[in-house]
Order: sequence, then structure tokens, then C-alpha cells
Amino acid sequence: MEETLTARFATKRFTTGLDFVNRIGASAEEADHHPDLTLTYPEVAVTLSSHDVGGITSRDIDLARIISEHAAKLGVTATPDHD
Ligand SMILES: C[C@H](O)[C@H](O)[C@H]1CNC2=NC(N)=NC(=O)C2=N1
Repeated sequence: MEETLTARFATKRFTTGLDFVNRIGASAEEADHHPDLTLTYPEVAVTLSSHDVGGITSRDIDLARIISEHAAKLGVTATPDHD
């Protein structure tokens, strides 16, 4: 099983989640590194992994930091998961 970084973000409103997902999408394209995203009411789940190595790399850590910055700007709080 591939190792992943996962987190859930309490977006509370669906439209905030959609905005959050769009911001993550733009950053993912910039970084050429793409998380798995699940948009639901009332949260967004993010899973990061480097498929080429089958685990977590600095590309995942770097994108996780950027995602945390987007969350902070939107006033969204994270609940880290442990797989
Ligand atoms: C060539 C390009 O860098 C690769 O295909 C990228 C694209 N986005 C990616 N995203 C993720 N999450 N893992 C990868 O290994 C990956 N590879």
C-alpha cells in the first residue's frame, strides 16, 4: 500500500470547499504535482503521494505547506489523519 499524507479541512460551507479546491488545483498545476481531492459538505479531504516513487517526497511536503497557506487565508482548519 502506498504511503500517503492525508488531511481533512473543515470548510463548513460547500462554496468555501469549492473555492479551496480551485486554489489547490491552481497550485498543483504550478507545481506539476497533483493531490487527490474529495469535496463534500462540509469538508475537503486531501491525499498527497508521489506515485512515481510510491510514497511521500518533498513534493508532497511542499504542496502540503501551500495547501495549509490556502486554508489559513480562507479561515479553514485542518484535522490531520493518521493512516
Ligand atoms: C511528469 C510529471 O511531473 C508527473 O507525471 C507528475 C504529475 N503529477 C503527479 N502528482 C502526484 N501526486 N504524483 C506524481 O507522481 C505525479 N507525477
